[in-house]
Parts: sequence; structure tokens; C-alpha cells
Amino acid sequence: MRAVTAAQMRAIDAAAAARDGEVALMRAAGAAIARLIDRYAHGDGPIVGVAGNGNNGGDAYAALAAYAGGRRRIVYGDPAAEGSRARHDARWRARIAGVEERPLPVDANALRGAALVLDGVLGVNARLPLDARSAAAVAAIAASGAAVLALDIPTGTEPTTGAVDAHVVRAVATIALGRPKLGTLLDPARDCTGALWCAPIGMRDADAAGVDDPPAEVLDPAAFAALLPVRADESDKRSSGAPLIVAGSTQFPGAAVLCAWGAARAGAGYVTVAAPEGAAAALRAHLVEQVVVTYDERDPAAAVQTILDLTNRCSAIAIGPGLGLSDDSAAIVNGVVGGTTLPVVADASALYHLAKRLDAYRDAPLVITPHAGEFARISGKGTVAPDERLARVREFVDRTGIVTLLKGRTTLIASRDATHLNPTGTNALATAGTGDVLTGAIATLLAQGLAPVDAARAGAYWHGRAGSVALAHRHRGVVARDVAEALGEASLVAPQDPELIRLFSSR
Ligand SMILES: NC(=O)C1=CN([C@@H]2O[C@H](COP(=O)(O)OP(=O)(O)OC[C@H]3O[C@@H](n4cnc5c(N)ncnc54)[C@H](O)[C@@H]3O)[C@@H](O)[C@H]2O)[C@@H](O)CC1
Ligand SMILES: [K+]
Repeated sequence: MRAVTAAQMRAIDAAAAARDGEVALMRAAGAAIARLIDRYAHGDGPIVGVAGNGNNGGDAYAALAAYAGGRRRIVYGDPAAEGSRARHDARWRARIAGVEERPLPVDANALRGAALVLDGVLGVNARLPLDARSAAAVAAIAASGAAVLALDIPTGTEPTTGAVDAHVVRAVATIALGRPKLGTLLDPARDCTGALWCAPIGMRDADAAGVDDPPAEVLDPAAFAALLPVRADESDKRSSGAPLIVAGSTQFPGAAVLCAWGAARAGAGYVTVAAPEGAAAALRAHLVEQVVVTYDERDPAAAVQTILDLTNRCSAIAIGPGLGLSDDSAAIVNGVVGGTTLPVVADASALYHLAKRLDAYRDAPLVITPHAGEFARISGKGTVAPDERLARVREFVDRTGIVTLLKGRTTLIASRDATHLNPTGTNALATAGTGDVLTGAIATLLAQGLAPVDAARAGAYWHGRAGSVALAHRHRGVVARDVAEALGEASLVAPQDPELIRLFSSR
């Protein structure tokens, strides 16, 4: 699903309003919001809307008008607000439906005890810093301690950049109307988003054509399920996906084991591991179904030949985890990546070695999976501040054409055509070896025929879900092996309601 800038959303809104009428759109938005109210309401208190003078405020009226759950409903708004025709319609319907209307300003005491507060102060046209009236409403909401469902965006966040004001709503959930706003997916605003839902209300990506390209996308559950390859009945072990893992060293054999496990649990039919002789004993002790082939790392030319010979029977390569930073491993990495025609996912040590020869890999079928530190080095442009991740990854991919997966709380995956924001994951993944599992999973997806960008975004999404599944089983102390083991369960996607899509849960 497209994650939009404010400018893209305005274009989409305008076209949808011209087609369907603003009143109908706001009624649809209200109906979708109303469906979420009971999910997030706690206790016996009222549902309280706080409405700004714009259409975001209109959504608060529309939601309370549409809500049929039997709770008391109150809305705070400006009785003298001019507002759009849609906002008037919503306000009128709220009144008829028995919603109690009270004038702004609202103080925290009035909101304390609410079962749920609907934040309709500002939406996609919010600008920071907040004006005094909006800031006062946000301060009251924040001080009340009540649970908040944010309408479109949490007020006080910048809808495109994810910057936050001194006064900001921290929501338990946010419901995006039309399309999710980029800012709600980006730090620091993401902390305020809570769970993220989207009600598409009939809006169309095409209406933003040409505005703020290349587009950003966020994977939703149905799109993820559609990306996962399905094994054909007539498959054999090689056609089911045969990744070659080039990883491990005497010092770090575990990286190769975890990468192989990630590949295997992602559904590969035949996993081959090529590793230096010093890692062989540890690998053979831990890998049973996988084939281990060794090479002499002190003879890089022969090692490259051994590995390239193996590629004849493989369909993708993962290279880098645990290989180390020696000149010999540099020669092996560049010899293999430069000498193969197979798609490659490169991680860890391989990123270090490839950094010196990026020009050779321009637009190659290659995925790199750096964390922020590795990205700083490979991009050649130094440390990446949290708020410049999106711009920096775009700059790098526009320059090199290399599909890049930049790890972080919101992992970014960029190709020349688009930037993808991965919404899944948990801090349980912040533990050694989980990146090796991800690399292995991506290798399998490449081996099963996904394009590099699709393998990267499906892999990131899947791995994030697997982290959450592993945490749900273990509660704490998740290790990388648990994440590999959870890939199967994490591949299951419950049927989705296309009118109300859950993009991520709070975590
Ligand atoms: N237009 C449509 O077709 C739809 C709009 N919807 C809702 O409408 C919202 C957008 O409504 P609006 O366009 O009325 O905009 P907002 O409700 O976001 O903002 C209201 C007004 O406040 C002004 N404002 C924002 N920040 C300010 C600041 N710091 N100081 C002074 N003024 C400031 C804006 O310029 C705008 O005129 C969406 O976020 C969504 O909730 C939905 O109902 C779906 C359909
Ligand atoms: K809002």
C-alpha cells in the first residue's frame, strides 16, 4: 500500500472528492473509525471526540455519529467553526444521533475517565509548530492519561517527515484515512502512532501520479501473503529453492549456521553452505539437512573457483555473515559477487568488502542489508541521523542502483523505483544473529525467483513478524534461532478486511 506525503494525500483526496463527494468520503471515514472504537475503549466512561475546525475534526463528529456501541458520546468543538460542507454534515448527524456537544477549550479533567478519546484536532494538513489552540487541546489530551485513537495522524506529528511538536498526542492506535501518512511510520512520530490501521475509503494511488516520486510503499498483510512463493506440487529439492550460503569463519561459525537456518526455515529445498575449513567442524555439528562444502581461505583464487562451481546447482547466493575482514575474504567476496550471474544478498563482512568496488555492482541483481553503521561506511557519506534515513537511502540507491535494505526500527528497502517501509518487527530482534537469519531468508526468496526488491521487502516483513511470534512464545530471551523457527508460523496471514487494514500492532 502506498504510504503518502501530505502533498500526495492532498492530490488523492481532491480526486476522490471530485469523484465521490467529500460528504460521502467523510461518512465512509466515520464508519471505519467507529468500527475501531470498542476495540480500544476501556471502562465505562464516555467516548470523547476533540474536534479541530478542519475536516479532521469532521471525522471525529462522523465517527461519533456512526458509532452504535451504546456508550455515551461527547464531542468538544468550536461552535463557531466555519468548516466544510462535509464537516457540517457530520456535525449535524452527530447531533441527531445524540452526541453531546461542548465548546472548546477542553481541559484534562474533562477527558480523564473517558473510555477513549478521538483525536480529531489536526490531520494531514497539520503544520508544526502547532497553533496555540491546537497545542492546548493536545496538552489536555496528553495530561488526561486517557487512551487515544488518533484520526489520520496523532496531532503534533508532522504528516510527511515524522517530526514531532513539543505538544504531541501519544495514541494507542491511529487510523489512516485513505492512505497511511509517511510520518506515522517514521521516527520520532512512530512512537506516537501506536497500532496503525488504514481505511482506504475508495481512494486511488494513481491520483498521486507524479507527486513526490519515487513513491513510498508499506507492505500490508495481504500483499505480503501474495509475495510468498508457493511450492508447486511437481517440485524437487532444487527447484524448491537452492540458496548457496557463503559465510562463517573459524571465529564465527555460528553466523553461517544461523544464515543456513534462516534459509531452510524460509522454505528452501536445498541449502548449501560454503565455508572456510576452520568452520567445518562447528557447521557439521549443527547442520544436518544442509550440505557443507569447505574451502581454503588462504588460497582465495581456488576458493572462488570452488564456490563458483557450486553455483551451477544453486539459484541464489547469500554472502558475508561471519566471513571476517581479512584481505583473503575480501578477494573471495569480490571474486564471487563479481563472477556470478545469480542474484546475491550481501551482508555483514561482505558489505565491508563490496564498499570499495560499488561501481562494479551498479544495477546488479544484488541486495545489501546494512545496519546504520554499515550503511554509513558503504554509502561513503558518514553517520545517518534517524531523521535522514529515508533521504540517505534514496540518495544511495539513486546513485548506485543497488537494492538496499537499511535495518532499523522501521527498516527501509529501496530500489530505483520505490522506497518500501517495513512496518513489522519488535525490539526482541535486537539480539545477535537475527540479521544472519534475515539474510538466509532473503537468499531463499531470491532462490525461489522473487526479484531482489521483492525478496528484500518480503524478507524484512516476514522476519519482523517472526520476531513477534518468537517473543509471544518465549516472552523474553528470544535468540536468533527462535526467529528462524518462527518463520513458519509468521508466514500465516489471517484473512484481511480490505475496508479496514491493520498495518501494524503497537509493540
Ligand atoms: N478531504 C477529504 O476528502 C477527506 C478528508 N478527511 C479528513 O480531513 C483531514 C484533512 O482536513 P483539512 O484539510 O481540513 O485539514 P486539517 O484538519 O488537517 O487542518 C485544519 C486546518 O488547520 C490548519 N492548520 C494546520 N496546522 C496549523 C498550524 N500549525 N497553525 C495554524 N493553522 C494550522 C490547516 O491549514 C487546515 O486549514 C484528513 O486528515 C482527514 O482526517 C477524511 O474525512 C477523508 C476525506
Ligand atoms: K488527528
